[in-house]
Amino acid sequence: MWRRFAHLSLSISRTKLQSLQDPTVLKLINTFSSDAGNDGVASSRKPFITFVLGGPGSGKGTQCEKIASIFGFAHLSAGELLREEMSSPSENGELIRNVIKEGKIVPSAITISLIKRAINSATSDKILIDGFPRSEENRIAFEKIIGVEPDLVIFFECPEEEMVKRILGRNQGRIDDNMETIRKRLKVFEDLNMPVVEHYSSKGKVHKITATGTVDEIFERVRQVFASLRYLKAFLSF
Ligand SMILES: Nc1ncnc2c1ncn2[C@@H]1O[C@H](COP(=O)(O)OP(=O)(O)O)[C@@H](O)[C@H]1O
Ligand SMILES: Nc1ccn([C@@H]2O[C@H](COP(=O)(O)OP(=O)(O)O)[C@@H](O)[C@H]2O)c(=O)n1
Ligand SMILES: [Mg+2]
Repeated sequence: MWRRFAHLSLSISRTKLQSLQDPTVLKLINTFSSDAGNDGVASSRKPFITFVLGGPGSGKGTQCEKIASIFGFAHLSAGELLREEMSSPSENGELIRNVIKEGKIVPSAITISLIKRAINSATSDKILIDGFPRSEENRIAFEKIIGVEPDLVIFFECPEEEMVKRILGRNQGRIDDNMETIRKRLKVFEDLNMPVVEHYSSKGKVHKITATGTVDEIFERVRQVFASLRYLKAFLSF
């Protein structure tokens, strides 16, 4: 029934949606419209980029895994990429270890080169970048080097005491999951991460998600954001 309605209205929809001038809608059209024709080659499309932000322990990684499995996104975690680099025989290993231990931000050039490589080898053109950008310097460098802005920003809002409780229970053997480093990370979050959230909020790109409750309750809030995008995709691909 709905498909029939959508079918009838779709001859007009692409131009109408374009006329909305909504950057997310326009990007969805560009990313997904080749489903209905054009070259149809995934690698020639520009990826649809979602930044996933929130304080340490707010649940970014947990929710990204669910988004990736349900909505077919590639999940790139900046922190994971840095930890892998730190544990490999890389020339930057020692520097990364010291910065992470101090809860500070690794120089953008290093993080962005890892992200760029991961984007290039991702098997989906829908990308979640978890835990990046974490400072205005990160953000500006990404936009300059990669040459794009995110299409969407998800921000997990969580009280500090809940974040601390979750990190202390994480048990992944991380060098930064101790009370001394957590305090520093929370300060960096307020001082350096939040200006990035504010920047993208002023551009209307941020979906703020209340990150308290069970994993499933939070995912239900997240699901609604991505379901509306998927709905648009389906709408555009008729
Ligand atoms: N809603 C939740 N309630 C309780 N614990 C959670 C919830 N979401 C995630 N966790 C747990 O909290 C810890 C931090 O979550 P994680 O996804 O790693 O957060 P982040 O990537 O933002 O640091 C993990 O041990 C995770 O299993
Ligand atoms: N963009 C980024 C992301 C992480 N990092 C470093 O990596 C650490 C761990 O990041 P993470 O995203 O895995 O941490 P969580 O927020 O998931 O707990 C941060 O505290 C920073 O020291 C960084 O320097 N720059
Ligand atoms: Mg994480």
